[in-house]
Amino acid sequence: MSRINSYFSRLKAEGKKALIPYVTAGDPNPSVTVPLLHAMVDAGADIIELGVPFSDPMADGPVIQLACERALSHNVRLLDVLDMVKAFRAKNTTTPIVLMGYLNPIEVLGYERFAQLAKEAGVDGVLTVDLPPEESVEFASVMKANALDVIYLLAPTTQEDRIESVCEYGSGYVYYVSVKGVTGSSALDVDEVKGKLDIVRRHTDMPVGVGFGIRDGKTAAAVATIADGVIVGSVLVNAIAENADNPEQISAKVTGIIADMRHAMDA
Ligand SMILES: O=P(O)(O)OC[C@@H](O)[C@@H](O)c1c[nH]c2ccccc12
Repeated sequence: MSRINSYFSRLKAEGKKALIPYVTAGDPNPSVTVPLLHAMVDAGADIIELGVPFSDPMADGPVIQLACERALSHNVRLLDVLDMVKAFRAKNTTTPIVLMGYLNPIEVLGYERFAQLAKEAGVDGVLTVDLPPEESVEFASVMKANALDVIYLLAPTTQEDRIESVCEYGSGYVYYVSVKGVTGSSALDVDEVKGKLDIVRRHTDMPVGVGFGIRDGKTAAAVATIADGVIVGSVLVNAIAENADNPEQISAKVTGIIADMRHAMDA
C-alpha cells in the first residue's frame, strides 16, 4: 500500500479530510522550502504538493507563474527539488509528497532515471499537468514500477467516458479541478462541484481531491464536506510573494492560513 493510500485510509477511519497545500519548490529562494514544508505539516497539512519550477507553466495563473520565476532565478531544477524532498524525509517519513509539474524536466532526465531518483528521495506521487492520461501509458508504467502514484486531473469539461479512463490509469487520488481556467481563479461553486463529484465517484473508489479557487477556511470546510481532499495553492503562494523580501515572515503567514483551514475543516 502506498504512503498516499495508507494516509487516506487513516484519515477516513478518523472521519477527517485531507488538507493538501501546494507550494513551488525554491520560492522565493531554496533555503525557505524544507523548513516551510515542516511548518505546514505542523500547522495541519496532510499531503504536500510540491511544485517543480517550470519556465512555461501554462496551467498556472500569474501568482504561480511568478513563483516559478522566483525559484528559477535561483536556478532551482528538478534534481534540486528531489534534494529538498530527501532533506524533508530526514525528519518526516509519514507525510506524502506529490511532485507537481510539467513533463519537460522529467523527459530531460528520462522516465526511468527520474522515477528511481524520485523514489529514493522519498517522493510518493507525480502529477504531470501537461501529460494527458491517454498519452501516458509508458510514463505511468515506469512510475508504478517504481512504486510512485500517478495522479491525474479531471476538469469540469471532462466527459464521462474520459472520467472512466482517467480513474482507471490513475492511483493515489484523483484531482478534480473545480473551475475552468488556470490556478488562482476566483471562488468555486460548491453545489456544482458536488454534482460533478457524484459522477466521478460512480467511476472510482479512489479518494477525490478538489482544487482551484479555495482561499479561506469557510470554502475549505465546504469542500471538505463533499471531497476527500482540499487542495490549496495560490492563496499560500501569494502570501509567500508578499513576504519575499523578508522570508522570516513567510512561515508564519503560510501556516496561519493553513491552521485556519484545518480548524474550519475539523470543526
Ligand atoms: O491555486 P489554487 O486556485 O488554490 O489551486 C490549486 C493549485 O494551485 C495547485 O494544485 C496547482 C499548482 N499548479 C497547478 C497546475 C495545474 C493544476 C493544479 C495546480
